[in-house]
Amino acid sequence: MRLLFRFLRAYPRQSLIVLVALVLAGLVEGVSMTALLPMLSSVVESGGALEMKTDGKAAYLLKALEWAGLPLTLGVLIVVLVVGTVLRSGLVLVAKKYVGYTIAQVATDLRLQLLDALLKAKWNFYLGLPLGTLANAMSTEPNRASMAYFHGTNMLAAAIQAFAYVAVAMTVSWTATLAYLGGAVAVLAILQFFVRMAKKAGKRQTRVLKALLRQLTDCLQSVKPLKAMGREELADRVIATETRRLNKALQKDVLSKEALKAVQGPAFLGLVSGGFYVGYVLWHMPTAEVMVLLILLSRVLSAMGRMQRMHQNMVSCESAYWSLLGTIEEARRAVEPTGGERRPTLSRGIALEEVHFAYEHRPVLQGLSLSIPAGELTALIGFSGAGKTTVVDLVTGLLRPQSGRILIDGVDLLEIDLHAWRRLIGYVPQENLLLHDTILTNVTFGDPGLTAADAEWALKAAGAWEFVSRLPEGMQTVVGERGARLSGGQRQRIMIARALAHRPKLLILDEATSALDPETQRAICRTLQDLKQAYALTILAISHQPSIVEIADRIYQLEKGKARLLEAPKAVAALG
Ligand SMILES: Nc1ncnc2c1ncn2[C@@H]1O[C@H](COP(=O)(O)OP(=O)(O)OP(=O)(O)O)[C@@H](O)[C@H]1O
Repeated sequence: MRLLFRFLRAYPRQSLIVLVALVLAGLVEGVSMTALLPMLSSVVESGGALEMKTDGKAAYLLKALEWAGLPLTLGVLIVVLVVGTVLRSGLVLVAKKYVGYTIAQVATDLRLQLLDALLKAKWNFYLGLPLGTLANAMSTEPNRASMAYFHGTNMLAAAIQAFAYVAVAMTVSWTATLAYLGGAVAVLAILQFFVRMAKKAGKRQTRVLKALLRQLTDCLQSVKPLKAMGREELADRVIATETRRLNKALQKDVLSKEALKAVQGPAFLGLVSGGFYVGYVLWHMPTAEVMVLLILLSRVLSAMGRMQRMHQNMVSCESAYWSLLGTIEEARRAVEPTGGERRPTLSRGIALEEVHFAYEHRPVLQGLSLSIPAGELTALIGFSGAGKTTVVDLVTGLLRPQSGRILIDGVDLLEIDLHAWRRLIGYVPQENLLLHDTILTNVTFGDPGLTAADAEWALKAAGAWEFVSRLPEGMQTVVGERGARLSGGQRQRIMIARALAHRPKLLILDEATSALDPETQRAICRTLQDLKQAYALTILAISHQPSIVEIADRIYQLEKGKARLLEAPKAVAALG
């Protein structure tokens, strides 16, 4: 119910239209149904003489017809019944149309909210969140959550309809209606067991789907080593286990729904028969009244039954909504500060002063100081795990030091507009992060501000143009999943081209040439020197390659959380 109120608050206009249309449909149906009693009375009680008594029970309609100057004939009542039914169907259609639009809107809004929260979240947030959880939050959860809205509004529709029928039935016999309602509520209360069962199965589905997508993305990312080492069955085992769990949850979900439907039928039939017996045999009610009451009350039951089934469908989907909302809120709590207002420049250089940084109380940098002069190439070397990538993440503002300062042209990074600072950076990460798209899109990242000529320039600068121009489709070649159709060195050169395409002021290379042969490395180094001179490019390179270290203007070795300035020969010697 909390979910339904949330939806009604989030989509007030659409929900109001839906509710008004449904209430009107209920009213129209109720009014048209009152035509039944005089019809039946005239046939049953007057022996087919078609007498309409305006003083009988539920005779408001007849009075209204009389007032409107219409003849009280069977034909008019049939027309009222037919027009009422058609009008009701039209109104229900209007309501359903808005429900349909709103379902699509709910799913779209949830996806956009998630995307917005994710893109604004701190880097640290991503480190703790499995990719599969995000994939699930983006794909399956919004659909299930929006279906909860669909079932919720259908539940309301059924409730309104039930209410309209009850109101009409009350005008025929309020005692019989109340007695009957009591029986119906008792039956529904017993059947709530199946609703709880569906809720549990829905929660389980949400949990298992999350785990399944997490396992699936992990396994797909490692499919090559798994296949190469003949260990596919390991992935198969993990994913198959989750799939079986999902299967069980789905079985329970379907079972609870079918069981509810199956039990509702006979239970309601029992109520209707019992009602007939009590009304006709025990209470000696007139035949026409009993018949109309039975028609009305069986409609009440059918609406109440639908209401319970819709409630069941809603609760089976609702856990997806809460899970998705949890992810959105978690991402919002991890929002990245946008930094200060100052526009960044890079004419003098970057300095790290007495920087301390720890990952969850595990110190990595302990009073590190270093400077990266503008227009120069600064190399960072050090053993694996010394903290080189951490330094880069601090410079890009992805991480913040626990103490110490990062200065850009003497201004604290905290005072600088972080987004504008990052727009000045070209970054080549350690991991292979190519998109399953063309080389052109991989270089421009789909940025409409970059042209094919920019991409060609960047590919040439990265030493990639030679192999790209020889490909039959050139820059339009699709590189495959994470660039699987290219060699490791070719992938690295495309990533370097991507980092250069928007002509950054600071180029960061994190082991960016490790997969290249010495000749290509030297070619890239020559390009870096040219770029440095031609565009006053500042370069920060993490490298174990002597070729980069040889051309570096400054080399720092990271050790025990601190940076030590080295002479070039010493640095080359340190690399072994
Ligand atoms: N997100 C993280 N959470 C916890 N610890 C981390 C995290 N990232 C890195 N570390 C730890 O911090 C230390 C420094 O990591 P970092 O990646 O900066 O080292 P590195 O010098 O770049 O290593 P490599 O040369 O192997 O890439 C390592 O001990 C690593 O285990």
